[in-house]
Amino acid sequence: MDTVLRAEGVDLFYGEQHAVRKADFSLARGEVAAIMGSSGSGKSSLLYCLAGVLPPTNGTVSFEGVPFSTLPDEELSALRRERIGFVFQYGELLSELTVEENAALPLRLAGIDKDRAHVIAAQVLRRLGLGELLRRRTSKLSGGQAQRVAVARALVHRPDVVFADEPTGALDSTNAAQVLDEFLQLARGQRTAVVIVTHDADVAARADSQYTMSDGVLAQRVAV
Ligand SMILES: Nc1ncnc2c1ncn2[C@@H]1O[C@H](COP(=O)(O)OP(=O)(O)OP(=O)(O)O)[C@@H](O)[C@H]1O
Repeated sequence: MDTVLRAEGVDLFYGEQHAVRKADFSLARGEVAAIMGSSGSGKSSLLYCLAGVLPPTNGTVSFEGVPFSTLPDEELSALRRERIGFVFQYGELLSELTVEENAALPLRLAGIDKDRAHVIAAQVLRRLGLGELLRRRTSKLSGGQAQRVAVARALVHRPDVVFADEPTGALDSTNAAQVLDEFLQLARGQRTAVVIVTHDADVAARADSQYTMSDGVLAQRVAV
């Protein structure tokens, strides 16, 4: 199996608070993994460790076999920027920029010139049904449209892994199901692995592997 991300014995403390307890996790290229668990169980904290945003207190997270902890800050930032994507519950778009400019950001940050970046972004946005809205400011979008832009931005640079923290949690159930379908279809089409945190069992059912988190302890759910 072609493992892209592996966590071994990951602990995360915030002061006295033991948010993640000895988590082991591995993700194959193109795999979709869902993590469920109640509020406060440590899902977001684990995601931050897996994404190299927070260094674990103990244990190791490796990307293609290289521990994040061995990378100098600049290399770690470049890896996060170029090989990883993020989708959050509220999209977290830049409201002063247009749809196209938001979606093109990862490409611009990777040094691709503006015209080319916008051509690629527009292709992805069209696949998400946003072809008519390329020049619209994101502050003028509906929730579902904004979340599609966030999906486009997370996938446009064809990252190896996308982390999604309740990516459709702010949408009504019809919109959520649609955006999630489009997101997973696009990710699977380009073999981007996805780690998705969700409260929704229907969402988790669409993943290749399912985990639960309870009081900081991660456990894989085995299909019966
Ligand atoms: N920056 C922080 N400082 C101190 N404690 C924190 C911090 N962030 C989270 N916690 C605590 O760590 C625990 C895990 O929080 P985390 O946000 O990872 O849970 P979660 O499962 O993602 O919750 P939710 O589903 O509500 O987003 C909680 O008890 C939370 O209060």
